[in-house]
Amino acid sequence: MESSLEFSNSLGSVSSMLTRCRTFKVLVIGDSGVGKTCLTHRLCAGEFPSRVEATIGVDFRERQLDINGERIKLQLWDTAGQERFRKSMVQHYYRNVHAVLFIYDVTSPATFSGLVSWIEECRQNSLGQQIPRFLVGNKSDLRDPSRAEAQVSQEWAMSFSKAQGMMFFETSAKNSPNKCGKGRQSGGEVPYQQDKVEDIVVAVGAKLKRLKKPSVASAPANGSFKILNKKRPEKELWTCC
Ligand SMILES: Nc1nc2c(ncn2[C@@H]2O[C@H](COP(=O)(O)OP(=O)(O)OP(=O)(O)O)[C@@H](O)[C@H]2O)c(=O)[nH]1
Repeated sequence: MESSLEFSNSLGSVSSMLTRCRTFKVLVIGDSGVGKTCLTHRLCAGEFPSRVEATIGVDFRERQLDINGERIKLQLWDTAGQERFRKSMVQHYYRNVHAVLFIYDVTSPATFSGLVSWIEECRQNSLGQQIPRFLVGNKSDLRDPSRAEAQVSQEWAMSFSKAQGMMFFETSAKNSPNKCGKGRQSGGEVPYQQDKVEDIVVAVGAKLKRLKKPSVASAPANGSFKILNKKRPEKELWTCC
């Protein structure tokens, strides 16, 4: 017969299995003003923020997900797009990253061209194609068919994401788009991809869930960033959900 001590031990391990979950660090990068803060806010809080200011350093937001019966936690690092607000932070951004979201603004081709330097910065910090990477065109609610040539076409974005081995989404942090609608692009009516913000979070979660051994950066759930002087060994981290 099981002793009361054994019984309580097994109860303890069952309950800890139920409450612990894997945490994944997801870096969100892109030019200033593309909507990184709004998107991460929408991903985590489910709403478009009424007021936003330029991010200084980094903001953290968390989102828990249930993927096929496993509870995981995404720790989104909303990084500053402005060089002056990020330069002292860059090495911290890139430590122990599990996935990267590259964001551009579909109404601003300059932010799409800017992706090349974000990819290069990732490469310089040893984040290449071995890490799951996602390309997200934001502000799809501002697409204007009469100004198609002044916007980033989905054909460009799709072929770019394919060449870079990224999964592609186009969405709006502001207005939830109709999935896979038909729209007018480049003068003609063509089907184009419109994703809900929730589709992105589910795709990221599903991809990360398949990773065998996540390691995680130390960061608070929400709030400010502390710069650590001591180098700490990287370790696997399970946290309580
Ligand atoms: N219409 C529309 N506006 C958006 C959307 N996402 C963000 N915005 C607006 O774009 C502006 C910039 O948004 P932020 O989220 O602060 O951009 P950011 O990329 O975090 O900027 P930095 O912090 O400077 O790097 C704000 O005025 C937002 O209201 C969107 O999907 N649609």
